[in-house]
Amino acid sequence: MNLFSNGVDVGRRRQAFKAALAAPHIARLPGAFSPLVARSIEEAGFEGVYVSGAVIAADLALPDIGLTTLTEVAHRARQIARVTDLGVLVDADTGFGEPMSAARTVAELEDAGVAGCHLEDQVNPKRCGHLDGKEVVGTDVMVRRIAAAVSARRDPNFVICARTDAAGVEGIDAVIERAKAYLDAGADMIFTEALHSEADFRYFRHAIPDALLLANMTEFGKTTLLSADVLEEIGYNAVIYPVTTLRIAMGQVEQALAEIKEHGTQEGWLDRMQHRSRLYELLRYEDYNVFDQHIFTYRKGENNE
Ligand SMILES: C[C@](O)(C(=O)O)[C@H](CC(=O)O)C(=O)O
Ligand SMILES: [Mg+2]
Repeated sequence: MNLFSNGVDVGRRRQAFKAALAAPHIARLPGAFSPLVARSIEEAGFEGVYVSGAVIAADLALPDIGLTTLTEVAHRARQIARVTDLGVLVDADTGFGEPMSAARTVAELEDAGVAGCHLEDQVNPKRCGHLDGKEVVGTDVMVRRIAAAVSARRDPNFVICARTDAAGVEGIDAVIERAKAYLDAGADMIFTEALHSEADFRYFRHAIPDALLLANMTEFGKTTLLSADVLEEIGYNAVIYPVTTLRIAMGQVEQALAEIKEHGTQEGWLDRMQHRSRLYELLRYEDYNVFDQHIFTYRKGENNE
């Protein structure tokens, strides 16, 4: 029983994650806004965990415009990777600078125990891929970013995914050319950001028949939400739900706060809350008795519940 570290060594987790990407079934990666959420994702039976840059920023009450640092992102990624045996894919934005920084980013994220990261072809400062007015760097610059990232990698199973934000800027055919160049530079997977329709996804898959492809099913953005089954049928290998758990939680937090303010009690919310007993299960609280028999004293039904 590993209470403070992974049960599975990082090399094996990366191997399993890469195998899940290559498997006939699409790998579904919900975003974890905290280590505890990563535990829920694992227990729910998903193939991997995503760590979103937008969520790390939002958690700090910051917009997603490249204000967070490599140190902050690697720290959060490490905290999340430590509590799950699933592979963790991390949003590394633009690599926090130019090619040399992208190389350092990969080294840091490997040390953080994650299974891979994605680097995007936006300029610094970047913005959410689903907003207008994005700018991208030239293909040559992004190729250097990817090549630098690949050169810094020590574990060949660490996945380096190239994200292209160029669809909204240059059109889908230009994106296809970029994807080919990024694959030639050593990228293991392509993240096609902000495609609009199912037809776009099909068109892209058709043009790039062999590479691993990742779809972003973020809400309220430019992309029509497609189910995992549809994406799998199109031939995508992975799908992220990057901000979903945060949006759900914050939606509930805001509604509950308004009600508590109005009625002076949270009583009406009890059956929508995670129960104390479920929280303790997720925390594996009882297992800490291995250190001291008197640590876990909770018994369901003996309290106000
Ligand atoms: C995937 C993403 O890069 C993220 O940081 O989670 C965001 C998600 C979002 O803002 O909805 C993006 O698509 O740019
Ligand atoms: Mg992001």
